[in-house]
Amino acid sequence: MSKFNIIWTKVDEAPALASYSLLPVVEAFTKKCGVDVKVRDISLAGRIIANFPDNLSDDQKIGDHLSELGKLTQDPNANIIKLPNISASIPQLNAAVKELQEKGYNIPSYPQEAKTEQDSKLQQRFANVLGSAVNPVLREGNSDRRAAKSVKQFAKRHPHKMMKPWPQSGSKARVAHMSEGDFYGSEKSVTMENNAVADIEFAAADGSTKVLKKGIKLLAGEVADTAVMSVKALREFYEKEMQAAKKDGVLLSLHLKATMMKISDPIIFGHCVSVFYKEALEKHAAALAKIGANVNNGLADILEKLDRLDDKTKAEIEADIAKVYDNRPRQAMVDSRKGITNLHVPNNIIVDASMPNVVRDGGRMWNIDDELQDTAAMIPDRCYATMYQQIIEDCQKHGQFDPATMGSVSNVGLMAQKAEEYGSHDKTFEAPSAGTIRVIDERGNEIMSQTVEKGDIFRMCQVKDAPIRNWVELAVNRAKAEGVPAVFWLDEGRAHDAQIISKVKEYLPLHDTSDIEIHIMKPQDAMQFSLERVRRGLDTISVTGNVLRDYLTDLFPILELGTSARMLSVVPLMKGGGLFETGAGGSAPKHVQQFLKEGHLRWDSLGEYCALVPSLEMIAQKSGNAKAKVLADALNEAITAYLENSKSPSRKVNEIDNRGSTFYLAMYWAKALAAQDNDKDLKEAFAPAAKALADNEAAINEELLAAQGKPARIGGYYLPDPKLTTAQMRPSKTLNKIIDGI
Ligand SMILES: NC(=O)C1=CN([C@@H]2O[C@H](COP(=O)(O)OP(=O)(O)OC[C@H]3O[C@@H](n4cnc5c(N)ncnc54)[C@H](OP(=O)(O)O)[C@@H]3O)[C@@H](O)[C@H]2O)C=CC1
Ligand SMILES: O=C(O)CCC(=O)C(=O)O
Ligand SMILES: [Mg+2]
Repeated sequence: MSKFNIIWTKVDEAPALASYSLLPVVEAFTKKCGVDVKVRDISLAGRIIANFPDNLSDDQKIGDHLSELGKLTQDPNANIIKLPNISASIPQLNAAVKELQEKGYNIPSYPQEAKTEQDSKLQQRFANVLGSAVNPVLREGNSDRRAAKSVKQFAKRHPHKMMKPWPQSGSKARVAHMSEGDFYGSEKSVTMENNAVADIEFAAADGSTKVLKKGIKLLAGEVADTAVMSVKALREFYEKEMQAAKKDGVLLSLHLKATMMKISDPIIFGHCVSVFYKEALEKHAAALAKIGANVNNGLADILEKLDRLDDKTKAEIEADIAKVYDNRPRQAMVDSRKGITNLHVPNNIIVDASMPNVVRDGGRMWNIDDELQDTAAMIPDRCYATMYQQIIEDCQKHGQFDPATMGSVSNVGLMAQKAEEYGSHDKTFEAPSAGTIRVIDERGNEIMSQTVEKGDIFRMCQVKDAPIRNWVELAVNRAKAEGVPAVFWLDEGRAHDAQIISKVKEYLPLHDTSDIEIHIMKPQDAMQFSLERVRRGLDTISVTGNVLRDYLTDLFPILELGTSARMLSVVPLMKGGGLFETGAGGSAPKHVQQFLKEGHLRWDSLGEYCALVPSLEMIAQKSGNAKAKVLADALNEAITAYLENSKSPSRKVNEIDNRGSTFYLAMYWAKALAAQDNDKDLKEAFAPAAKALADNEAAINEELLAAQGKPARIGGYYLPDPKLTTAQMRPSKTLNKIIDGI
């Protein structure tokens, strides 16, 4: 039986807090069917500690749980519940290291610049914890994300109220993208004929060469591509759009994925900061360089470091920055009350979650006066920007979507074996000077090359053949199971997609597709096709690469269900195990701020509840543990009751929050177990708890609500104190006694 444990991941921010109340419930229930829940730490703090054990005491050390789980994904019995973790930008990493240092952990600071060999080595070590460092390790399978039937039905019956109308006429919202010089325009792609071991080499215009990356293994049948973002074209694009937004009186916003695309996107972000604040930053370039201010970390980094200057220079720079706003368009605000703009830090506006809000809010974002205003949303690269423009145009024509009637767009996403990890990893570089960046095989033959100017961003990416085959098969299976059309969002005009299209055309005939409808369309057309069906209440499956997987699995859930937290997010591992991700969104830092301020946690753990169902089902199916199946069925019933009785957390203090929601889930789960007749032991085991939970409903609610309305002390942000956090997240003695007594 020990082989059939569930791994529960310890993460950060809101889902980590939520686990403090949910995990004791899960453990109490699963132990009755002989399943242990083991916790493995993949939090940002945990990963930093695991990577820098050198100067830590034994009680401070944490093992490298991420690598351990990476290995586990190769085990056919792997059963991992993966909660969303922080993919840290540099400001987040700095903050986490600072907190650990203050707590007595002797961990080095992240070197902002690699001035010495030692700095470079440290930076390399930190690369293991920076950005999207967890998901690619665990995602050894493709992705199947959809709303469970019960969740979608519930959303239609009780439509969320977050949708704001689109102005009937005169909406000036738009997506602004480049028309040349971007990754889309420069992409080259090949399907490898033979295995190869490649290097990425930079050849400078003066003839000197430098190896940027050695020993990239490429397998026959693998698709490899390279692309370049021209920094000159990018900066011209920003300048043009800033002027256009100013002229048109719209807000300016930038939407990137600096956390996941951890090398390319902070640079793309930094150019936007430097173009926007050009007048001030160029005037004071020397002083700013001296204090190490880095535009890639956002305006916040510059403002903070001004303290290192004398008062007079500081005041002068601040005044010049303030002057910039007279000539530039108004910026979209992240927090207008605190004056935090879209260009403050690179991790505040993450495109997958930020663009759906633009659509939800009628093409608008918040301005400095705390009002919604039409926005020009800059998404520089055309690979994905165009499909967002399509949905904006659709709304401008047909108005806002109606969650009560709209159809669903689920997703089958290609991501196994680090497929299409664009810009996020070890094959993205900023060109040191003008020249050529070449990918060459071990015999020196050129596979691909790109011409670059100084500062251009070069990226290479890979997709292995086996994941593509698996993805096509998964798409066919989903289309059969749902009986709705599946659309491959692939653009013949894009080099990479053209290679993938020929593979899709090769692999589709390996399956019986006679009874299903399959299309291949470029993203704009696929969007239009899907939206037209959505408006008629019809469902469609989007079959996409990794990036569109990420974008669409926030976009449609946020429109349909109000949040991507309500998604079922399954990763059937290629070796046979299961990775069950919870929701499709992130770790909601805003929720933690509210919790710390007023003791109310509005995180909805529905994603966690939903993920546990297939996890238990997998155990039942693999081990013949019939009790696990009874537990899964009862949990399904409990989720339906949870939704029908509106027990999701409220957004407002002194109303039900995450802790109350988890109490109700436990009560409904116990009730369903007590009511079933398939397993007598479970019936008897849960009957007393079901009764006690129901009898004490009022008392428990009272105790849980009494914990709200005041600041919550948990002793840290990245590494909260377990005792303090437990006290905050389990404040009902009555509830604890019943759960611990099961
Ligand atoms: N899979 C992963 O591991 C992922 C991790 N991340 C990480 O998350 C952090 C924040 O990213 P960000 O893009 O701001 O996205 P978040 O998804 O954390 O937040 C966006 C908004 O989505 C809503 N939301 C998301 N999940 C829930 C939930 N369970 N219950 C209720 N509402 C929810 C909230 O909206 P509202 O406030 O309006 O209620 C929230 O403010 C980053 O550090 C990022 O790296 C991001 C994406 C995926
Ligand atoms: O890995 C990440 O940083 C984010 C992943 C994500 O947003 C997703 O998978 O939906
Ligand atoms: Mg996402």
